[in-house]
Amino acid sequence: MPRKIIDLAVSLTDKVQSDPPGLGPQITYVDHTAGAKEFSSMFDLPEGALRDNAGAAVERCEITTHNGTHMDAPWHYHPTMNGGERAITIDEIPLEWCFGPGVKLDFRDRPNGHTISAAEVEAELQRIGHSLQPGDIVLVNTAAGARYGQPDYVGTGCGMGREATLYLTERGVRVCGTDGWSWDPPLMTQAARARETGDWSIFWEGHKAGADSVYCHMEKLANLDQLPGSGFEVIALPVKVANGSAGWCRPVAILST
Ligand SMILES: N[C@@H](CC(=O)c1ccccc1NC=O)C(=O)O
Repeated sequence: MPRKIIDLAVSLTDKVQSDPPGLGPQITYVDHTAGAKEFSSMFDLPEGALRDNAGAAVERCEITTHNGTHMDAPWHYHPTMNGGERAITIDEIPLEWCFGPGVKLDFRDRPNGHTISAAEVEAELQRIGHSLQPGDIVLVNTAAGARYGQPDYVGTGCGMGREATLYLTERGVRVCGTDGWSWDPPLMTQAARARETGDWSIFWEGHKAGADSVYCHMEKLANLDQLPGSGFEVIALPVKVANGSAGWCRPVAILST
């Protein structure tokens, strides 16, 4: 079957700005020369044992589970989900949730810090002519995607609030994602708004919807602008970090051509 695969992951790198200061990945590249020294001392190798004196190239990474493109588990949002059950961790996510029809919502024109409402999700679904089905994987394209790697990335784009998140989960969506740093609108805007109004229930409200429901979202997705509104499949398998709040993943969209 002729098909096109679109990579929905960013590269894990410490060369661009992808997280707030101090929270980014740090990667030490061990080159073939350093790798040869390691092999020599590990295995007591004689001179000339390694072809071209080149050992193994390896990378040592200092990262959190939330660096790079990753999937968050309900445990990230709250200790409980579904109104009181222990929240599941990333190693407990049913893999059936991670493979399904993709739906792309285009919210690139919404202002930075804007909280997407359920009505906006419904209107966008209508515009793309899609009726949401259980198991759909919903990807939210915000203005952040185009700013990945720039100093303003973390503060750019709109985000999904409680109402919009529950709109998806009530219709059987279990996996969704955004190209923003957070599923919620940029957290500094949420905090500023909460400070102004005194209503702190809005802070991280999209994530906290997971306490009343159950769902996973991916963050720092890439290339969403290349996707149609629907008619493609998504595979997004998270790395199984034991008891983890999240796992890195390499989601792809599969389009038949
Ligand atoms: N983007 C995440 C939050 C996040 O990544 C995070 C939150 C608190 C402390 C560290 C974090 N990320 C570290 O890489 C989110 O809003 O789910």
